[in-house]
Amino acid sequence: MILEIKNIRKSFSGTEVLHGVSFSITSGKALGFLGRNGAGKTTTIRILMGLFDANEGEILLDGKPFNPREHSIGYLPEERGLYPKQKILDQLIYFGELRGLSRKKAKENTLYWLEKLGVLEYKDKKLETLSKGNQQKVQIAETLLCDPDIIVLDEPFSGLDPVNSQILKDVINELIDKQKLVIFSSHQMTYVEEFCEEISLINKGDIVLTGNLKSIKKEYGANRIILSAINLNINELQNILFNKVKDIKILESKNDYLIIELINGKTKNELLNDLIGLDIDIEKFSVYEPTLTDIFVQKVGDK
Ligand SMILES: Nc1ncnc2c1ncn2[C@@H]1O[C@H](COP(=O)(O)OP(=O)(O)OP(=O)(O)O)[C@@H](O)[C@H]1O
Repeated sequence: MILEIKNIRKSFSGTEVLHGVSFSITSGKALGFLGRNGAGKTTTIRILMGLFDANEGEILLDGKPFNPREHSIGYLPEERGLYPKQKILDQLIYFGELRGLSRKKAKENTLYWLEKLGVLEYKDKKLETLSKGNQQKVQIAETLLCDPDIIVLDEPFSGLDPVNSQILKDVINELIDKQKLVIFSSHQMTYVEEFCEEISLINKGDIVLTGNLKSIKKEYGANRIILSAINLNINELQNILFNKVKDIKILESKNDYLIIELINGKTKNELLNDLIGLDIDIEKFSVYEPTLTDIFVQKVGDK
């Protein structure tokens, strides 16, 4: 399946907050939907879920107009929506039935997910009596209850400790392996890097970067080199480069290496020749791979 969001525009009281948002998601490849606070992620997701109407644009599933009511979608919203005073098992069965499962199947699926997420022991408790993280896991169970093909997760890791985060990571990876279409919105870049093959970055209502994460990282790191020497400490290396090597810019000096940018068309081999000519005993010489946080800050940080 391929879900295409095409040229979506949305205004609230005459102020446009989405200015023609377009990106696509394919089953079996999770998409990380990223952006600063107020960039337009939730609004885009709500339009996708049919909770808001767009002023312009269209959403297509495999080339046909997408109607969220005709599909099984698991949506974990930013604001959690279960009943605090109801017993967990009862309300999840209720939600399962509401979405078309038989009572038997709804109970079976509820028990499966509560067990998988490690909260089965609380099934007869009221939701409000659980800790924040355990309430979060119940909400995730509710999201996955009907075996949805399209899964939209807004900050699913919030409130989870490292052990529970690992359980959820395994669950998400299983969903991806099962060819589900997964949209993952989060400010926690390390999670995005772990399982999103694709990303879309939205800034002030415009998509400013979208595509395959590996290719984006390559592109961002293309002219940057990590360098260290055996016979020189970082300060000595930095001084020699500054005084003797042309067409490079020292971007950052870390504890044990430098990050250098090649400028004016200088190639890696030319730099390597310079280093050999200067009798620098190279320890590290590799293409710099930026983290997603580096890319995010460069692209949408305050300049
Ligand atoms: N119902 C609404 N009425 C008026 N303005 C709204 C409404 N919902 C969102 N907005 C505005 O639209 C813009 C985008 O908000 P949105 O909630 O989509 O951002 P977001 O990227 O999800 O942010 P965050 O990361 O903080 O959750 C903001 O300027 C917000 O104030």
